[in-house]
Amino acid sequence: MNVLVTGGAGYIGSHAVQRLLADGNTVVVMDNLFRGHRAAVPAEATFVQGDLHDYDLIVKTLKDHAIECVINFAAWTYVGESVEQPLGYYHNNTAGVLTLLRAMAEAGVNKIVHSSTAATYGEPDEMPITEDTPQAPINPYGMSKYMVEQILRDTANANPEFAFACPRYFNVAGCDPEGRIGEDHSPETHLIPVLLEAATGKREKAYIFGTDYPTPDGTCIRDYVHVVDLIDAHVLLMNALKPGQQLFYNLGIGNGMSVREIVDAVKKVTGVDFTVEIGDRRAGDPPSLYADPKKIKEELGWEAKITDTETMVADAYKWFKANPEGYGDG
Ligand SMILES: NC(=O)c1ccc[n+]([C@@H]2O[C@H](COP(=O)([O-])OP(=O)(O)OC[C@H]3O[C@@H](n4cnc5c(N)ncnc54)[C@H](O)[C@@H]3O)[C@@H](O)[C@H]2O)c1
Ligand SMILES: O=c1ccn([C@@H]2O[C@H](COP(=O)(O)OP(=O)(O)O[C@H]3O[C@H](CO)[C@@H](O)[C@H](O)[C@H]3O)[C@@H](O)[C@H]2O)c(=O)[nH]1
Repeated sequence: MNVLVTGGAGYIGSHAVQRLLADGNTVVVMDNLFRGHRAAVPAEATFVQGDLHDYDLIVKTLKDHAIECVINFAAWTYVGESVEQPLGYYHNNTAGVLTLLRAMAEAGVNKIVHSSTAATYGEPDEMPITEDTPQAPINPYGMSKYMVEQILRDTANANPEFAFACPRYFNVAGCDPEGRIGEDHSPETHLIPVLLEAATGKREKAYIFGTDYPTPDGTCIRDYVHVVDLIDAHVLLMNALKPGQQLFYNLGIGNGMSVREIVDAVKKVTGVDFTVEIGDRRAGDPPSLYADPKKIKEELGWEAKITDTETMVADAYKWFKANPEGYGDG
């Protein structure tokens, strides 16, 4: 298939590009490099430096490359930052995708797999989270993605040829087990890479954001899913999508780990007893989020193969150790 991967120079997108190429697809990457890296995109993919807001460039790219499916990873992705910069988040993650969808309509491209998130569920009353759990985001990041889900539904309702899948990711972790690409964000805010930065001396210490949550050890619980498994699900979704379909699936392992448990896993894998201090709660963080991933298993046969946190941490650590300066471009 001819696939446009928006946000393909980022952490998850670059893993998708690698896999799509390995499967024999023709891949075009569009990324504005706000938080992505040119070096994360393999030479076999066509790279277009461009923005979700650039309607003309997207229409041209879709037409020039006879694109059949778009996989959209492009977004701003930090919960805490979204609380401080709500307008930026709605502009990029909601208005930007609206422009992408308008460009797809103009070019006659009717298939999209769009990254959604567990953050669309807000603070659910019950765990685990199923796809029917009511969505009530509690931060602008989650709301910016929830709004796109509604826009996609309306688009599909108006056009029987249009089809979309919205995988709702829980917390994505790990990286290519062969160490070819990794996770390099500036600033880095995700728990596992932050802890790895502390373990490798890139930061003096790490903080646990809140120990007074209503959870067994008082720290937040999340469902960490390996990026390689996550991308497997995208390939399945892209290949399964039929005109008119509107697919929503949770992508997680179905098990929650607390911040303290992740700290212990990182200390064990690295063998470094780095300093961890207790900090205040971070605005916008729900206490507990973990998936019921049954629906996608029953309907498409996907389930996470890697469920061991230490394996996820070890894969992330491998790239970190080999690339102390990340991609070296920022
Ligand atoms: N990392 C996670 O745990 C997680 C969990 C749930 C959902 N997601 C979603 O997965 C997707 C990928 O996340 P990631 O962790 O790889 O983030 P990332 O920041 O590494 O990648 C996002 C990429 O999109 C690009 N980008 C951002 N805005 C753009 C724009 N307007 N035009 C063109 N390119 C733009 C960035 O430069 C970056 O390369 C995002 O949509 C995110 O919301 C991530
Ligand atoms: O230095 C740190 C960083 C994080 N945390 C905590 O660790 C947990 C995980 O945080 P983080 O890794 O930043 O991920 P989330 O905020 O849970 O968000 C991720 O997971 C969401 C889905 O659950 C996605 O939508 C987001 O894009 C992605 O960033 C949270 O409880 C944080 O409070 C700390 O205690 N210290």
